[in-house]
Amino acid sequence: MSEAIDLSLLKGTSEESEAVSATLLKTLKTRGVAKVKNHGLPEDLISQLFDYTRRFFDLSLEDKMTAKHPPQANPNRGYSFVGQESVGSISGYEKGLAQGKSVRDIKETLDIGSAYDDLVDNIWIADEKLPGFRAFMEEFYTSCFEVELEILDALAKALKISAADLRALHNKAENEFRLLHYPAIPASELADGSATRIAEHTDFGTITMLFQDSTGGLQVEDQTNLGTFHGVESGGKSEIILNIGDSLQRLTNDTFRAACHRVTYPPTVKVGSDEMIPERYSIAYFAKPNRLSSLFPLKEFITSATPCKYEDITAWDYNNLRIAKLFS
Ligand SMILES: O=C(O)CCC(=O)C(=O)O
Ligand SMILES: [Fe+2]
Repeated sequence: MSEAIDLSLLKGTSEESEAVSATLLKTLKTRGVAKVKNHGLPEDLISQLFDYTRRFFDLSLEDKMTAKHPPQANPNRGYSFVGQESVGSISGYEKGLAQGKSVRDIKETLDIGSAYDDLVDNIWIADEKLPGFRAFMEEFYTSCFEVELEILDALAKALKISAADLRALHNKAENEFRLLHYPAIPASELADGSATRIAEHTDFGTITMLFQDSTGGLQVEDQTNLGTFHGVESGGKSEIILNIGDSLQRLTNDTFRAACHRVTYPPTVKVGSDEMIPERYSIAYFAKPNRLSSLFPLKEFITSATPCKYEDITAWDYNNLRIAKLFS
């Protein structure tokens, strides 16, 4: 995996900004993910993010269930216990495969949205169970939104499309933010392939900003050699891992492909051994276009050589189409 890209260069000279935007675009297109550093979120804030995440999942199941995710997909908010959601049901979706394999995910999650969302409310545990948790997460969400906009500007620059238009498509911050905990399990639980940590999938939004601890196990499909997955090692908690989601694939008429990724054995544990796989924490911020905006490919990407590949659909309808399968 290549070096982390220094996003502070976006604020440098116009040559520096252009060069770093082009590198970001190329890395995402070829590797499927790009690691970025100096993105504006301080390291101690990210340490606090992991600390709150760990403390949330350390609560008793009973306490976590006071903020439980509904049994159906919508609203996609609240705590999902191990086994509630399996991403395997949507594996292969973006490749046009009829249905995914039935692989169980061994993970627990908390889904959060914008504190200012006028359609969907967040589902929180009572503040006294984990004082400061809600306020921290609400604020962190806003900080991620600021970074998201900078990244969108960089992508617009490299794609030679209007940054103002791309921002306008995302200005409502109707995004999703997910805390994930993969409990420690014996490797034997993954041995027959019927369970994994998170099954192969693409994300649905525009771009995902992922924070991972140092456990390892995240793998992404090589965009220049489909079918081959590479490990995405941690370069420290403060690095953000970026990947493209389905919505940007649609908007760019496949100029960008959403990269398939999954989490499985970390490199330290031998496949099929009877070792324990250590627990793992990660946090994903899924930047999404405004719900009512169209995912019809942008005009710049429809040419006689690249005819339009997608039907018109709103971001909200598309999102619901995808998440409906997760909880079924
Ligand atoms: O845990 C990870 O590193 C990846 C999580 C992920 O891909 C997701 O929640 O969509
Ligand atoms: Fe994902």
